[in-house]
Amino acid sequence: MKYLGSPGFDHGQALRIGVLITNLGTPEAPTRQALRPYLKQFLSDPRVVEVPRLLWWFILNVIILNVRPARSAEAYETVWTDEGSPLLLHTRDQAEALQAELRARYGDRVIVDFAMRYGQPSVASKLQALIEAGARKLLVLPLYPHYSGPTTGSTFDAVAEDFRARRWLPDLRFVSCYHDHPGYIAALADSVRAFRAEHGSAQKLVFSYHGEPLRYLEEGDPYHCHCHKTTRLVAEALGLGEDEYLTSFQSRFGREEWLQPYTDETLKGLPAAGITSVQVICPGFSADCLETIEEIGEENREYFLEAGGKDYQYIPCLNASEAHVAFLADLAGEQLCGWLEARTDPAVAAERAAALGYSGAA
Ligand SMILES: C=CC1=C(C)c2cc3[nH]c(cc4nc(cc5[nH]c(cc1n2)c(C)c5CCC(=O)O)C(CCC(=O)O)=C4C)c(C)c3C=C
Ligand SMILES: [Fe+2]
Ligand SMILES: [Fe+2]
Repeated sequence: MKYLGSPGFDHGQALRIGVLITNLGTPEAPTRQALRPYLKQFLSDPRVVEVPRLLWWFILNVIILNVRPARSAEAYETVWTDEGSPLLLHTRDQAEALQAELRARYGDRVIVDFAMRYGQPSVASKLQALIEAGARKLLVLPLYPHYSGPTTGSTFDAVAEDFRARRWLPDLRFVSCYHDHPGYIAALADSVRAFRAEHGSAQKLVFSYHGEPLRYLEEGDPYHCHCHKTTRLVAEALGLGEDEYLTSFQSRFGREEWLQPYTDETLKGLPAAGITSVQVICPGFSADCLETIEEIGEENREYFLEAGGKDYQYIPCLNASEAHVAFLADLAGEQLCGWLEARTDPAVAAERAAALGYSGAA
């Protein structure tokens, strides 16, 4: 094994703190050709699909990758913007805004960038860039509020895989979840209040989270529990009664049972139970993407209206809003604690170094 060195390192280089925010990833274009490699990388990850490898290799390569890319491309086409994928653009905006916020709070020592777990820009390429820029301390902040193996766990795998090949590892901190962080709950509750101040209220607030196979919950994944806790805390913050909100799970994939109740079936059933106005919020997504814009904003709207619903509104994700970025800066700040304060004044450091008879920054 030949480990990757640090050829550009120089002993006078300022030591910096890198903050890498990450999200899931997105194809390069809304086309079948671009969807194929993206879905192949994504769905080959054993954290995402926990099925015996040989069997899954066959199902993925012989069936899914021949059918799904065209279908997914059509869906992506409906959300694609002139500048590209909404998820990518929001994540880039979040990184830029977080960089500005952290610079205002802590100065130039903290450098922020973003990466995608699948597709581009890759985790490995951005780790390399941060390390080359002098980051010897690294905070990885996956923008998944709720821990799950397929998302947060898999992001850690990507970092670990990169580290396995490196000779000199930086200090590492990794945020595994923030589903019950008071700042995150307040940002969500405020976004509902602001939306309702502008558009009025609804009979039900539907908290719709991306699903995962029920099996993962049974085998110890805390995701389901984290989602319910977010719902409960936001409902409490808003003072909602038990009959004014519900939790459901969307984006099923494959044939096995996923977390229930399913968002689409729930919305189809509400009008018959006398609920004809809903507002849907997706707190598991920190940025609007295919699964929120198309699946919740369009597809599920149709289901609800076709079933007799009258009023359907989607409350956008926190995206790069001021409140979200301020919360992310607080969250990062909590993690950076000790790294920032511990920095010794350069004049004091030089004095101590001289007293000990050495010089140099590294
Ligand atoms: C195959 C199983 C899947 C699991 C488990 C899963 C979990 C999971 N995913 C997210 C967040 C996102 N998923 C997105 C898209 C997406 N997800 C799956 C499959 C699983 N997700 C597929 C096949 C796709 C691709 C889209 C499609 O073909 O329908 C996205 C959107 C990406 C975008 O570019 O907009 C996000 C975000 C979470 C939080 C999660 C947790 C359990
Ligand atoms: Fe997903
Ligand atoms: Fe979907």
